[in-house]
Amino acid sequence: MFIPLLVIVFGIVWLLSRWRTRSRNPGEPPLVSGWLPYFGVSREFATKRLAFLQECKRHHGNVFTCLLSGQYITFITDPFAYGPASRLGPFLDFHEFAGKLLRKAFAIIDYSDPKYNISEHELHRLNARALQGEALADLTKSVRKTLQSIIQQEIEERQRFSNDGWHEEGLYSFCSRIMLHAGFVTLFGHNKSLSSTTMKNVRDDFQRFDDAFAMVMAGIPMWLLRGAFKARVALEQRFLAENVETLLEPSTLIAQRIAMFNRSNTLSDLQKARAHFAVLWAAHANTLPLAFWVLFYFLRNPEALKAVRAEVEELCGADLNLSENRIPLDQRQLNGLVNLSSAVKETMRLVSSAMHVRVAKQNFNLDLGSGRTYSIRRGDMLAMVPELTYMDPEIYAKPEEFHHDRYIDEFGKERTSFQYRGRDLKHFLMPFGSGSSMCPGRFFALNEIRQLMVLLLCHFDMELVHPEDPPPKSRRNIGIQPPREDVMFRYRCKV
Ligand code: HEM
Repeated sequence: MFIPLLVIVFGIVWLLSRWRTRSRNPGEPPLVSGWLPYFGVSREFATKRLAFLQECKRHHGNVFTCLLSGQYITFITDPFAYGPASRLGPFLDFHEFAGKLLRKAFAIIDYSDPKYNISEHELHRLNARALQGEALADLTKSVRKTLQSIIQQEIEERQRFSNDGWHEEGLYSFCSRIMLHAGFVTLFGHNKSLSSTTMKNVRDDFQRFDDAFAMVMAGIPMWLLRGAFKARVALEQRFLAENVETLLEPSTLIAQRIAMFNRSNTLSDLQKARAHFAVLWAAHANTLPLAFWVLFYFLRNPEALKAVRAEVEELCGADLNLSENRIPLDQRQLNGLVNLSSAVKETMRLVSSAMHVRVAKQNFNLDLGSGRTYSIRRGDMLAMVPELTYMDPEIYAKPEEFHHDRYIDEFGKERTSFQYRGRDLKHFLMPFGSGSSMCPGRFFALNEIRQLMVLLLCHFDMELVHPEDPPPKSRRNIGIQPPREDVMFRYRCKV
């Protein structure tokens, strides 16, 4: 009786372990499928992602495939392979992965369906054209003006309410309040309806939605996340044509997207609104936390603050009244702030955790220029994890520390390569993705952040309430992560 029972139990366990797992074929990367059927090594990946991937790399080399919740993902961990991997366009699809995510999170339609008369390719080109080149100069000018006027309002409010001049607030709340307002007005335009109460509601809904984003990515249906779902519905309403099309002076990006959507007879008003909300999210989900972290690391590192203050003061002079024409904070001036630019990059290195994921459109041989090729199966995913590079002490000495000048070379110029294993490494920092799907808003984002820092340094004295506390933990594991809890800081207007 006992032996047949044992055989049955072992049989079930064996069958379960074969279900949705596969064996490694000749030429394929080493397979890490764990012992749990279907889930594979999801638990290890979710709980200690970096340590787990570093361990896999030590055991299996630079390329290996993991089973994660039913999906096979091949990880590419050699930083010299990121260049060749970004050029695998014919074999890989970014949009399938991103499109599925957009449909899950924003309930956006599938643009590749011809009935909508919207070409995904055209939309992609529009994004790049309207956020870069000549359009970038206009956007930079416009966001500078908006930031300046929001900060001016802040100054007036503080002067009205504070006795000793100092005002205490959460740093994330402060940065996100200013940045979301400035970004919203710059991209979508302005009118009297955008009061500070309206902007506060937008920010609260945005935050509720964004907090749930990692769960949506992990496969939890949006309708189960009640708070986030309601927040999305509230935000969609704000982007209906009757609201968004009455805003004055929208950016070229939004004006051209509206024109493109209005060409389609089949796209509903709600669908258009959802697409606008998706842009608001793309433009702020990383930018708000980045603004927080940059300011946080400045306030915690007096040496960095001193160096950046010095170059900002050199640019602005003793007179801190940054009237628009005198100090435009345009591309040339912002690029000249080498300490600030380097500190922003250093912050991104420490806090960015974006994985670059693509789907294999067909079976193909992955050639990463190392002399070895790997067979990849159609439907599998490929992922680059630049975070492994960021935390590699062979590339970045003392990688866990903040060094504001890491990205400045010996001539005081922007550093363009790092040494790794005796060779020049070009792909040492990739917070904006890679290849043709790289973030089209990256130049604008960097300009916005640098302008915000210059304006804050010019207008306020600032300090952390508890500067000796360790950095707060982050809330999620995608992109640039906001802090789990806000950090208190105090600021007062300069006289
Ligand atoms: C610190 C700020 C930002 C970071 C770190 C960031 C990062 C990214 C990343 C990683 C992607 C996906 C690229 C890939 O996987 O290859 C992306 C896509 C995108 N980003 Fe950003 N982004 C930032 C700011 C912005 C801003 C300010 C805008 C717009 C004003 C923007 C607009 C977009 C759009 C439209 C896409 C989708 C591109 C497409 O598929 O056509 N981003 N971003």
